[in-house]
Amino acid sequence: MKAPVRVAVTGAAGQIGYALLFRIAAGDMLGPDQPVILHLLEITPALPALQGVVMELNDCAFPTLAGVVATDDVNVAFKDVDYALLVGARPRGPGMERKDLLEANGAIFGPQGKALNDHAKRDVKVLVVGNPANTNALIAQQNAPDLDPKCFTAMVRLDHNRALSQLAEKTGKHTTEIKKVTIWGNHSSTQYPDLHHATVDGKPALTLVDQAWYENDFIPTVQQRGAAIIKARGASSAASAASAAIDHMRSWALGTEEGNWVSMGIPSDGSYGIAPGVIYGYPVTCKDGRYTIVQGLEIGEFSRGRMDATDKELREERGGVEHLFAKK
Ligand SMILES: NC(=O)c1ccc[n+]([C@@H]2O[C@H](COP(=O)([O-])OP(=O)(O)OC[C@H]3O[C@@H](n4cnc5c(N)ncnc54)[C@H](O)[C@@H]3O)[C@@H](O)[C@H]2O)c1
Ligand SMILES: O=C(O)C[C@H](O)C(=O)O
Repeated sequence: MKAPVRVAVTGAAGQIGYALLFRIAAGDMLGPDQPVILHLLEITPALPALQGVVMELNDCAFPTLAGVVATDDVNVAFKDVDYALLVGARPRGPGMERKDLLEANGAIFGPQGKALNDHAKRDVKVLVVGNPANTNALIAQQNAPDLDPKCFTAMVRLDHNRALSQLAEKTGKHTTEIKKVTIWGNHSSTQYPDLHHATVDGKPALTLVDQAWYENDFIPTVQQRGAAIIKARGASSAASAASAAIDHMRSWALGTEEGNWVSMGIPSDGSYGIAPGVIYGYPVTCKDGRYTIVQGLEIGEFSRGRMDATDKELREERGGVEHLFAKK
């Protein structure tokens, strides 16, 4: 067994929290040889419910759970953490877009960014799940001037996994036979799920499906999947969101497989003509705890328009929250 690492999860008594904590504690995120100390943050009224979750965590007697800190103090929650999963935020209801949450949720991420800045490990890996995830990640990052901006990422892995699942169903193959799918841009209905570089069982995906299905069925289904789940369940996705969060962190920490990539919302460095600074979904490979944007992909006209549209939405969201950034 390695020395324990500290993993913070905010919104720990919420529905994603309940699907997430037990899997992190069981070693699904960082491996069966990596003990974790969980740091669980909640708002004060949710502390009794959180205590119940802590009792259940302890009752699992996980070999990889080395301790639990449960608190409503953000400075305690982020003290010395190696990983931070920022989940705590209000979910949208039927008929809402995720950016409608910016007002309510944006205020959470400034103080959390500052607390990470003041207390977390200098190489902390931060994943923002709370919506609108990309712009909340930007707010947190802009309140953490002493941390590397690349520490802050947002989750588009759920969209990536949804794309794998749709394409697997259509082609009659397993998701494990699908490589090089990309989610470009925002975790919103403007995201662009791109199959131009994807392969299924070694064959180019777009030679196996027709263009009309790709354009009129696949893309809107992936873009609208969150809303479809809210309609069906009466609550937003939780177990699949938790699973994607685990996938995102595991890829980042332990690396991506040879010959494949994953999608992560990361600070744009201007690659592929995207506005520098926005937290944009890119295809990335990961090694030694670092992510690298896949370069040199050919971008046709079809993709260009869609990549620019989601970039524009992110720039507009940024314009609306700049007052929440720390003064330089
Ligand atoms: N990025 C994605 O792919 C994705 C997927 C699913 C859900 N989400 C988002 O994740 C967020 C959480 O969803 P959920 O279903 O778990 O919601 P939930 O309402 O069940 O749980 C949220 C929890 O966060 C807590 N919380 C609120 N403010 C907090 C704060 N300042 N600090 C700590 N905790 C706080 C609440 O008390 C609650 O327990 C929502 O914004 C939802 O839209 C994102
Ligand atoms: O769609 C939502 O509001 C929840 C989440 O972002 C999702 O994609 O399932």
